[in-house]
Amino acid sequence: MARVVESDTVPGGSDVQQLSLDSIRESLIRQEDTIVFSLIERAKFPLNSPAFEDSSSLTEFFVREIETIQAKVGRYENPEENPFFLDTIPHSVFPTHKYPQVLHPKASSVNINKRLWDVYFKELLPLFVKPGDDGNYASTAASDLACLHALSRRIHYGKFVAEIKFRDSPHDYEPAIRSKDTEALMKLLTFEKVEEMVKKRVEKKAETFGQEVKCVSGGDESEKKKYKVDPYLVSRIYGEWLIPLTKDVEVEYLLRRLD
Ligand SMILES: O=C(O)C(=O)C[C@]1(C(=O)O)C=C[C@@H](O)C=C1
Repeated sequence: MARVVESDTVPGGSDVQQLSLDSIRESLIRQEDTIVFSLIERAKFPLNSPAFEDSSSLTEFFVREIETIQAKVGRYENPEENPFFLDTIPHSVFPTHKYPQVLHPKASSVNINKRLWDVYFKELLPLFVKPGDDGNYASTAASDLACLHALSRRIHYGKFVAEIKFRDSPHDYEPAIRSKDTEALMKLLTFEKVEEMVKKRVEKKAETFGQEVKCVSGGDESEKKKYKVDPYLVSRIYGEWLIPLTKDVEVEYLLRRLD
C-alpha cells in the first residue's frame, strides 16, 4: 500500500529555505563526477551502432522497459528525474517519498530528452568512443542508459537553477517572462565565468579519473599520458552541448514560471 514519507530534503541536500544558487551549483559539480565516469565506462565499448540505429532498436526497447520498471518503484516522483519515453507514467507499487514542492507545477512539462537522445547518439557518442561493432549490444545499451540518465539529470537540473535565480531577483526576470523575450532571459541567466570554470574543471576530472595508473616506479615521466576519454573532448561536450542544453531548460522553465 502506498505510504507517503515526508521529507525536507531537496536538491543539494539542504532544506527548502536554505536552497541557494551555491548549493545547486554544488550538486552540479558532484554530478560532473557521475557524468565523467559514465563516459569513461561507455568508452570501453566501440560505437556498436546496430544497437541504436533503428527506431525500434534494442537500445530503445531496453530504455523503455527499464523506465517502466523504474517508474513502478517511484523514480519519476523525484522532480530531478525526467523520463525519455513515458508519456503516461505508471504509479509506484511501493510507498513513495514525498518530495517538497520546490518547482512551479508546470516544471514537469519541461522535458527535452527527445533532443538529448538525438544529440547523444548522433553527435556525442561518435566523438568519444572508437568506431566499430563487437556485437556486445546489451552491455553497450546499459552503458548508454547510464550516460543518458546522468546527462538528462544534469540538463534538467536547469529547472532548479532557474527557480533559484527567479526567486533571487523576480523583478529582473518578470518583464522578460511576460514579454516571452527568450534572448533577454538567456542573457540574464548566463554567467560566462562560471561556464569557463565548469569546462576547466571537467577537463581536469577527465584527466584525473581516466588516466592509466601505473605502479612501476622509475617509469619515464616524459612518456605521454594515456586517457580513457580525451579530457579536451569532455570539456567540449560540456561547452558545446551540456551547458547550452541546460540553459535551454532554464529558459523553457522560466517561460512557464508565471503561469
Ligand atoms: O551556474 C549557473 O548559474 C547555471 O545556470 C548553470 C550553468 C551550467 O550549465 O553550468 C549554465 C549557465 C550559466 O551561464 C553558468 C553555468
